[in-house]
Amino acid sequence: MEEQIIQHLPKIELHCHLDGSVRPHILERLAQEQGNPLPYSSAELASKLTAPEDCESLLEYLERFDIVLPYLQTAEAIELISYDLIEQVAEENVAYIEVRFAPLLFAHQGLTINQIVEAVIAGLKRGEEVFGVKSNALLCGMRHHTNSDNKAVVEATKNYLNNGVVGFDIAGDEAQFPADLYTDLITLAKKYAIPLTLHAGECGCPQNVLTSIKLGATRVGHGIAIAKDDAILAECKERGTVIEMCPTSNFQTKAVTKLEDYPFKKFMDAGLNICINTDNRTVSNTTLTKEYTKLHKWYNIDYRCMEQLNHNAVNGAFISDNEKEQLHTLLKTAYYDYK
Ligand SMILES: O=c1[nH]cnc2c1ncn2[C@H]1C[C@H](O)[C@@H](CO)O1
Ligand SMILES: [Zn+2]
Repeated sequence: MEEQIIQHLPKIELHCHLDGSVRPHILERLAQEQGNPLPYSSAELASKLTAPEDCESLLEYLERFDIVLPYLQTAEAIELISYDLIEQVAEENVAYIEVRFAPLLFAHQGLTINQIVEAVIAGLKRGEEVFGVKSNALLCGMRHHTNSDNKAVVEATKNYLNNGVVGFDIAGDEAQFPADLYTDLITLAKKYAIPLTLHAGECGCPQNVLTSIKLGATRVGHGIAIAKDDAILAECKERGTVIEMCPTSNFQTKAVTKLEDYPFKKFMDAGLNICINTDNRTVSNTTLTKEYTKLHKWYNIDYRCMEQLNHNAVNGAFISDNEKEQLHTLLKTAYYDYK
């Protein structure tokens, strides 16, 4: 199996953070345009933006975002990184991507949530026009933000729903802030019929997954911890919950430490609807091609399995049945020759 073929085959991505996917040369361009020099040389920058091999926890992983966020406080910068993300994914034939970001992390210099959301949508649209990649945005509340700030993000999701934004997520440090703190917030999102994908089960706690799906999440970011709770795993299977796995990130954040503990096979064999994602292309120094190549090396997965993982992603995507049908057909046609 060749990496080149994996790169060429169409892929779907549901879990990719915009601010974790800013390429070093784009950040350098922003620093220069904004007259705010980076504290690192070009040679150092890529490694500073990437979570270290010996990263100890999700919290340490999240510190990488501190470097980039000061440069993402203008509409121009936000439009540019959104466009550039589409350019990146076009290079590996991603056919559809849901791009997530926390608007309030881009609001430190006075941009409103609406200006931020519109800048992302404009960049994604320009990307679609140039590269033909379809996309939608997901808005993230942050665990360490106040309830009223996070409510404002839910309101924005409602206002832009099906106009470039298709769902809501909660990101940040799950170890310190468990899912049940957000019951009211998630209930509000449900009241507005907002599709939910929530980070849960990344920090060893399967209960956060159960809380999230009971509150109405149809997708879960990472979900690794359900490997150690058969009842919650069975509940996810019963409900058809889509589990957005992010292999490289899962090792960096110490969601798992040993390959034999990584639950990819367990989840596949249990019949869970898993899909494969990058999480953060720059912070995890990865692409979807690299993630699938890793899975092939670790588990010897074949193209048929890769196709299935992509169909699972389509099934979980927050798009219409008609759009899903088109993506399923695209996958079937493209993978046909590789079975
Ligand atoms: O894997 C993750 N878990 C929890 N939070 C995350 C992860 N990757 C990125 N984030 C946070 C940091 C970003 O600033 C924020 C919004 O994209 O989401
Ligand atoms: Zn994530």
